[in-house]
Amino acid sequence: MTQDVYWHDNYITRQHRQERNNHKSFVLWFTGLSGSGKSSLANAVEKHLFESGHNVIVLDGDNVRHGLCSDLHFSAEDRHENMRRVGEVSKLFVEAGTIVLAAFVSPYREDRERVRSRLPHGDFHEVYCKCDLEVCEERDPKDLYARARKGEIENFTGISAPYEEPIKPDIVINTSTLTIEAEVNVIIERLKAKRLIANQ
Ligand SMILES: Nc1ncnc2c1ncn2[C@@H]1O[C@H](COP(=O)(O)OS(=O)(=O)O)[C@@H](OP(=O)(O)O)[C@H]1O
Ligand SMILES: Nc1ncnc2c1ncn2[C@@H]1O[C@H](COP(=O)(O)OP(=O)(O)O)[C@@H](O)[C@H]1O
Repeated sequence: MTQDVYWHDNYITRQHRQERNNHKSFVLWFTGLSGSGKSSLANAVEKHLFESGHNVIVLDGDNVRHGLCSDLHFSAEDRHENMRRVGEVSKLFVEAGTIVLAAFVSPYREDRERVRSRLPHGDFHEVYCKCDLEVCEERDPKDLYARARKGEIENFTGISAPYEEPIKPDIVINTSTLTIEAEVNVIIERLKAKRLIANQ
């Protein structure tokens, strides 16, 4: 409820923070099936950006669900709420001048678009980690697909819950054909081309 609650404008703005950091802040939103490589890729991009002097943070579904979203499960309703909270947290980090790498299955287009719409125009960039279900299932790093197939996990994305592919993602990474290093390069080059990071 925002009734009876008033917005305060602060003297120090995002602009001040970006100027001091010497780079822009924005959100790269990694979406894809479990096992498609979101976390591995977001972590590798974070390392690259951090080492080149950027303020950057990864928000990862598995980790956020241990704290901020520990009350949520995997029904469509809980996933909507997960996206809403993470979208708001991403917005705060962007306001603080930090580059956010959000790695969430985020299976519903509408939820991803809602996050985009809550951020200032041009701040949300969808990265589709495109990987066939068969490959994700073959990787199965956490044994989740095997358990979902046995019926031990309900509402499992790709098996018993939907994944809605992005229609016009900002960046597509084929994580079953590239190496992680090559994927990082593609992303960094795209960020430079979009003038989100400097062409160093
Ligand atoms: N039912 C079901 N469906 C999908 N994923 C499941 C499920 N149960 C547990 N897990 C584990 O939770 C991670 C996904 O959490 P997210 O917060 O990214 O999911 S969502 O965006 O709210 O859909 C996901 O992490 P990743 O494998 O990194 O994608 C899984 O480890
Ligand atoms: N090119 C690649 N890109 C990303 N992950 C890869 C790639 N090749 C193999 N993998 C492996 O696939 C698995 C993906 O797991 P993870 O990064 O946790 O995905 P997600 O976060 O989407 O569940 C990891 O074990 C990773 O080492």
